[in-house]
Amino acid sequence: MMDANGEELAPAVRSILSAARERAGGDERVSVDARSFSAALADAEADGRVPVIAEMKPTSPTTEGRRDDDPVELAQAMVSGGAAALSVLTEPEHFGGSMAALERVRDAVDVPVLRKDFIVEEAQLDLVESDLVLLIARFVDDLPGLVTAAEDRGFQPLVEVHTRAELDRALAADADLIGVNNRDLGQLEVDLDTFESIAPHVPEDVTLIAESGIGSVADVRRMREAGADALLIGSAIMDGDVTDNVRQFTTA
Ligand SMILES: O=C(O)c1ccccc1NCC(=O)[C@H](O)[C@H](O)COP(=O)(O)O
Repeated sequence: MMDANGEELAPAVRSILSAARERAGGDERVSVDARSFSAALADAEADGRVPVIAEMKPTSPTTEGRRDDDPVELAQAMVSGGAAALSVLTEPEHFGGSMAALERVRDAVDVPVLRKDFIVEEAQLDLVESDLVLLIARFVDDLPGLVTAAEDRGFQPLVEVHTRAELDRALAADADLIGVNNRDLGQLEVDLDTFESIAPHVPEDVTLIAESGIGSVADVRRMREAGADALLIGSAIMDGDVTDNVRQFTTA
């Protein structure tokens, strides 16, 4: 199976994408009164916290084992550690996520919540409300159409890229929130050089997020020095005490 660029994918990602292409959409169009992500980043900066989007990822194709903590307890622990926003996996088969977990988390905290999933069709936006929604450039054919569809529903779309060509597609789609994923979904290899090589080409007025592979205070500083306005961190937060883990990154 190929992605939107006609490139080969790792077997786990092929399986994720084929499940995503089969997933039904929602019956009714959602309309979201979203919490402002830019305000959450400004609040974090004003408090001297590094803006971190803490990701609730029960499992993944590159994680050993699974964490089945109560999502609300996890969310509260992440916010206690200073997370500016949360990311909740809603993909069920490969990441152990659910729409119900996202709904419960969003009801329980005040910070913006990102829906982390593999959305390939407009109707899949209508499955659950969130403040931000991830759109992965590599998997979406009509990126401008899906960005507009998300914005029309009130979501703040975060467009994820991994290459310069995908960045150009995100900019052509007028994305103003862009995440550079250090994980190559073709091979599942992580390399923080990815962010460093793409960040200089991102216009100043775009909010830029470094995603994946951030596992230490040194990594946080490295991504911030390379221009990250915020960091999306999952595995390193889910491994051990969540509040302590988030705090070490937000105070880096
Ligand atoms: O995390 C995975 O194993 C994975 C495998 C296949 C496709 C996507 C995958 N992750 C999605 C993500 O973008 C990450 O969950 C997110 O950026 C956080 O990454 P990390 O801090 O490295 O857990």
